[in-house]
Amino acid sequence: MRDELKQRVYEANMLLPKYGLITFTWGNVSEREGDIVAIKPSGVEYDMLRQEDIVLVDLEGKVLEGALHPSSDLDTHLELYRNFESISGITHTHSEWATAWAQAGLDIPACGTTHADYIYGDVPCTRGLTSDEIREDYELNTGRVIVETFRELDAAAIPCVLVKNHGPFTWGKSAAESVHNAVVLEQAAKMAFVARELQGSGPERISQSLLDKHYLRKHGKNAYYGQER
Ligand SMILES: O=C(CO)[C@@H](O)[C@H](O)COP(=O)(O)O
Repeated sequence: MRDELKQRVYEANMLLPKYGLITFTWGNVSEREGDIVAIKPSGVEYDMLRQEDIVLVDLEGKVLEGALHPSSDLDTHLELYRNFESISGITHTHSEWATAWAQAGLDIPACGTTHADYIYGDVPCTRGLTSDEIREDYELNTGRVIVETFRELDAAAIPCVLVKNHGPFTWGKSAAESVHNAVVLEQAAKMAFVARELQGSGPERISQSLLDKHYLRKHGKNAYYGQER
């Protein structure tokens, strides 16, 4: 079990350079199986990464297996696993377009069916962390701010978030699905930015009926209980 978990997480991490989502060692992918989380080690270049380097920890962050330190974002991943029951995989990157929206502190509007096929509404951007939160525990409080942002949102229907002044986190039912959602988010971020440049504002959101049609066709449930958008 543990070797298969490490293999899935290794293979998912190696998709990040394949899809052009990372530079140098930026970003990381994890997967939860029961009370064990496998995550990329900290500071390892992807072309140097080996399956045996993947670190196993418990839900409190205690290292169970691995010679290297786990990702510096581990506490963010763990806070999301503890609070979002529907997820088993998390990806964090500094992908350019999504990170630019995060640096601007702006939600990415649902303005196209590509977005709507995977994300049932705008991609929210969190508030900025306070100085105390940064000093106290930046990574844990990053997770807490994401959970706070999703108090009225369904993490199963919106599998991504922008952390203000930092970058995107995406998630899913597996490490591989969280990477898929990171690729979708990056494309949606780029297309929304270009659409806004073309329109000179907005961009205009798609209608709720088109959002429903596309998202529900793929996911078969009305998972988002927000207001008319
Ligand atoms: O967001 C950050 C740093 O700002 C991290 O995601 C690094 O980009 C990767 O850290 P490790 O996973 O290598 O510790």
